[in-house]
Amino acid sequence: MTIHSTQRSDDCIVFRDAAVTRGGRLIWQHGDFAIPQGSVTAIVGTNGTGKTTMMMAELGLVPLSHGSVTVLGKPAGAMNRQIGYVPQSYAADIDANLTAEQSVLLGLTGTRFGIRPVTKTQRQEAAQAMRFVGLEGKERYRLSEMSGGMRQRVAIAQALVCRPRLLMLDEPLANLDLASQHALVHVLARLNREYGMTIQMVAHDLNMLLPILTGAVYLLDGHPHYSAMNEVLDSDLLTHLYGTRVQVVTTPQGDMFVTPSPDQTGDAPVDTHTAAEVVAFHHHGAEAGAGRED
Ligand SMILES: Nc1ncnc2c1ncn2[C@@H]1O[C@H](COP(=O)(O)OP(=O)(O)OP(=O)(O)O)[C@@H](O)[C@H]1O
Repeated sequence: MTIHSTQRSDDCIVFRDAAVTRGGRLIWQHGDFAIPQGSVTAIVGTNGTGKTTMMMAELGLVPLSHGSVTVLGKPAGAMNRQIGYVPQSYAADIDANLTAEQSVLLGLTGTRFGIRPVTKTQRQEAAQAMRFVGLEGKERYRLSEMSGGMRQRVAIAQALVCRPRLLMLDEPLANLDLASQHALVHVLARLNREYGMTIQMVAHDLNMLLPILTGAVYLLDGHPHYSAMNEVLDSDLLTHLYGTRVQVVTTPQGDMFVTPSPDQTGDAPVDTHTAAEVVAFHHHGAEAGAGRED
């Protein structure tokens, strides 16, 4: 007897033969996978393959043309109050005159034009979220006075303030310097480890995230696939995925990273970091306890 695949209680995001069409064009189809609760996954794929569209579909903001997407046990969109979302263009879209605290409070009040006064409890929750991302004492800074890395932390604190079970981030490492990337990965590692938060992010650069990733959704040939990390870290798969020859290198410490093949270094780089930077990061990440082993 055939038993149709059912959702397990420890699944967070479940795609069943899902497809999306935008502007009359099929973006991807046959999405059929389940991402477990407590996982840290990257959505990877070349430009325009539909990574942001996938998050939009999970939030119920883009309709499916086929199949279903279930998030936290309910149809996409129904559980959005338990999802923290950090969009790619957060810094560009938000009013730069807002203070960091006002921005974070938006995660609770929804709109800065709302007439509801902010309660003491809400301020305390905002303070706690800001402390978690290392913005203590910066409450009154205006976004216009903050660096890109600090604004990114404000965006994450805003997403965290409603205590989500699932945190979704669209290219959180883009435009951050190495130290800011490292700090952000550390925050994500703590959220996952200390609160069991499921995390999903769109990412072009896998290397900084490798210490915390448990799996990846990769958009390839018009289909989204999900695999555990050890299966994703395959040179042939990644070469196909990135459209340029890459190799997976293992350091003497056992850390892995993805790099262009030596004979392809003239191609568009897969990663903007040098191998030395990545190795140093991984070493440091392991010392900081950001790895998955513990
Ligand atoms: N509102 C829209 N209406 C119609 N088509 C759209 C819309 N938004 C995006 N698209 C198209 O959907 C496709 C996937 O876009 P999406 O932004 O999801 O890709 P992506 O993988 O996130 O890209 P990138 O890596 O460049 O951020 C693209 O071809 C894009 O042109």
